[in-house]
Amino acid sequence: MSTFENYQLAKAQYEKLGVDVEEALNHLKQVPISIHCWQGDDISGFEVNQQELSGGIDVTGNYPGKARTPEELRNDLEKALSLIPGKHRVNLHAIYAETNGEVVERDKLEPKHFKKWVEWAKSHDLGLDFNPTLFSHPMAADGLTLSHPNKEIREFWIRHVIACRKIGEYFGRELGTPALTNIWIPDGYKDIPSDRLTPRRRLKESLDKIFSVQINEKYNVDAVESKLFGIGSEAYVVGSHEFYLGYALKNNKLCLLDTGHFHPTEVVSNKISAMLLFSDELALHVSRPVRWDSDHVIILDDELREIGLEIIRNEALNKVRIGLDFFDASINRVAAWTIGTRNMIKSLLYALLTPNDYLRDLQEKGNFTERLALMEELKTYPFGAIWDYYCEGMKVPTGMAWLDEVNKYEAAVLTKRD
Ligand SMILES: C[C@H](O)[C@H](O)[C@@H](O)C(=O)CO
Ligand SMILES: [Mn+2]
Repeated sequence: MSTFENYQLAKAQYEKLGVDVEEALNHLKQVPISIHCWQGDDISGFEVNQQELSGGIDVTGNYPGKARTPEELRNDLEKALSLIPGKHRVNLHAIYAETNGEVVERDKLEPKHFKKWVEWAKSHDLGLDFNPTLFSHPMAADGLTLSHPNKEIREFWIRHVIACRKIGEYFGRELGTPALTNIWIPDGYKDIPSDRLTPRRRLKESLDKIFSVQINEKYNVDAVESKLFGIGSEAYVVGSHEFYLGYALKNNKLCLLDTGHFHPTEVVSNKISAMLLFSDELALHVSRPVRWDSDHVIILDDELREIGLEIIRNEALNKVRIGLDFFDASINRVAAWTIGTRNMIKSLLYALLTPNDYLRDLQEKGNFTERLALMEELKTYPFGAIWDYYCEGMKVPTGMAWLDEVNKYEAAVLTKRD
C-alpha cells in the first residue's frame, strides 16, 4: 500500500476519536525547533586558541568525521536539515565566531564575527539563536564566572554576555525573528559549600548589570538556564532552578529548563503548565540524561511524549521555545541531529493527534478508567502512517530512508575528514 493509502486508513481511525488530522499536520508545520550546532563538532568551536572542553560537561565517543571548520559544520547541518521536516532554527554558541584567524577575546566579540552565519541562515530560511560561552576558557578555569569572588573575572564575563546579547540582537534584526540568547554558567562547587548565598548574590548582581543594557525584545529575547550539578560541581550549583525561576519571574526573562538538569525522578513535562501560569513564555533544552546529565540523543520515550503533550494540551506552541541539547560523539553526528530532531517533532505530532479535549473531559468527570485506557490505547494507534505521510508531504525521506542519505554522506564526505 502507498504512503497515502496507509495515511487514509490511519486518518480515519484518528477521526473516529474526533481528531482533525489535517489541522494537526498544519499546526506541526509551524513549529520551529532550535537545533544546536554543537552536536556537530563536540562543542569545539572555531576559536583560534582552541581550548579543552570544560564547565562540567563532557562529550564521549570518537566517531569519525566531526566538523572541523565553519564550512564543514554548515554543510553537515544542511544535510541534517534536508532530512528533517519543517522550517527550523540553528542554535549557536559564542565559540563559533569566525574571526579570520585573528585572536578575538570573548568580551570583544562583535556581530561581524557572525556575518557568515547570518548570510547562511538567510540563504536557508533559518532563524538563529545564541549562547554566550562561559566555559572552555582560562577565565573559567576554576569553575566560576559570573559569581566569581574576583571582580575582574566577573567583569570579563559580564562584558562577554553583553557582547553576546548584542550579537543576538543582530541575528534578530537581520533575520526578522528574535534570537533567544540563553545564559548558562558552570559556576558551582565540587564539595559542600560553607556559603551558598554569597555566590548567588554575586550572580544576581552580575545578571542585573548584564540586563541593565536594554535590548529590544523584537530582536533578542533573554533566557537563563538552571542546572542541578556538573562534573566538579556535584555539591552545589550557583544557578539552581530556584535561583533562575525567581530571577526570570522578577526580571521578565525566560527560564530555560534543560531536561537533564533535574533529579532523576523529576520531569520537566510536569513543570510546564505550572510555569506558564506565571510566565508568558519559557524555553527548553530537550536532552536525555542517562544516570546523570549525559546529554544523550533524545528518543521517543514517555517523557518526550509527555513534553509534547504538555505543550499541545496547554496550547503553548507559541509560549514554549523548543531547543535541543545533546552531544553524542559515539555515532554519526548528522544522524544524531536527525534522530533527535525528528523525535522532537514526532512527540509534537503524537500530542496533536491525541484527543486532548476529550481526555480532559474524562478527567473532569472523574472517569479515570477510560482516561487511562484511552491514553494507553493511543500508543498503538497508527501514528507512523501519519508521520510518513507528513514527511513525504514535507519532501523529506520517510521511515528509515533518511539513514541511506546519511550513510552516503558519511562515505562521500565525513570519512574523508580524518
Ligand atoms: C553547550 C550548552 O551550553 C550546554 O549543554 C548547556 O546548555 C547545558 O545544558 C550544560 O549542562
Ligand atoms: Mn542545556
